[in-house]
Amino acid sequence: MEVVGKHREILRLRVALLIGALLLASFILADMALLPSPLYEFYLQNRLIYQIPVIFLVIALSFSRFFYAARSWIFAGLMVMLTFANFVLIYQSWVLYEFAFPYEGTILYAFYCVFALGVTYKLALVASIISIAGFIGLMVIAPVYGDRVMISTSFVVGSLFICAYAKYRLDRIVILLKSTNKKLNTLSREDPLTNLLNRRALMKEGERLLSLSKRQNLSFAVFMLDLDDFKKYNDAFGHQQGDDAIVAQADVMRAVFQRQTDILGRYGGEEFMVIVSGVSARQVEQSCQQILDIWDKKALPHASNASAKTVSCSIGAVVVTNIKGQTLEGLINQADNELYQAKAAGKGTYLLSTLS
Ligand SMILES: Nc1nc2c(ncn2[C@@H]2O[C@H](COP(=O)(O)OP(=O)(O)OP(=O)(O)O)[C@@H](O)[C@H]2O)c(=O)[nH]1
Repeated sequence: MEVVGKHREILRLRVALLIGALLLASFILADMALLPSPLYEFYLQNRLIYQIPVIFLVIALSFSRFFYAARSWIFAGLMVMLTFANFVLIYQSWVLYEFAFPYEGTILYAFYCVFALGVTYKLALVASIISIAGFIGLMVIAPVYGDRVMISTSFVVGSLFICAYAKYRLDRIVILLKSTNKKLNTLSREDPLTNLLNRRALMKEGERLLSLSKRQNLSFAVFMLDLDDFKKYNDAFGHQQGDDAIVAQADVMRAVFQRQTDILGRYGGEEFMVIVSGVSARQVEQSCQQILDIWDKKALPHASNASAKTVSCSIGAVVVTNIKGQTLEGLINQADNELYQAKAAGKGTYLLSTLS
């Protein structure tokens, strides 16, 4: 997750923790109306000295560096602590006054920690099992709910397992959504045949590199590449083999332009584009020559009526040293113009225009 998203999530968790503390405080009013007065003191101690401060302790922990990575463990721990604090309330209410303090808080705490705070399903399951074991132990040592003990226990066990299972389903859906989102993002940016950027992504990344280069005062170059007599190649060898030649062109480009910042894309049909920054006219020429040399080395037989015996491409390039005032569109037009001239000059060659 990016840094901004991480900070936003921590902020959201702090708000959820504060809401939890406020809810606990509001329970005090409701519980006091229900509790016999001799139980007030230990009840208030439990809520005010233990349960609410534990939540504030977690809020304090949220300012530490390890909090984000460990948050699921911390919230699972919080769930167990709050649940057991409630067991103590139930136990003491029974022992001191034979008062059957409600057990529903056990379920509410689990749902709060698992869904509002986001304990992962594995830890939710572990925390649920610990809470269930605690509840069963409590029912053994203090038969608080009399002949309703079985139904109460079943209710707690069922609810906590449903809570863990629902979290499992939710986590799976989120994982599926994330991977689908990633695939969709790739699909929307890449050309499926060559795995190069598609035209839209190419333009977007190109604009980004242009503004970065303007800020850093770097030189900038655009290459337009077009397979020669490709219609004839398709007609002679079929569309499938034509596709293979398009993939081969992409591989040639990948072999020549290997810097992380180089932007390689399929502009459309058999036309490709490369955008780079921080290169000299000499380097641009070398790259063009390298592309032509690799095609020569491949010696892929062309159609008999093509202008060359083997498949190659024509390249039009533009390199600009002072890019202030230049637009990507203008540079593409310039490179396209050079490409047109290279085609007219006999194909299988490159033409470069240098702007300063
Ligand atoms: N196999 C295949 N062919 C494609 C694809 N996209 C475009 N083409 C073909 O590329 C050919 C381009 O033909 P033209 O624009 O006439 O260019 P050309 O034959 O290369 O001629 P010059 O550019 O002058 O060298 C067309 O026949 C298109 O059908 C593709 O994805 N796969």
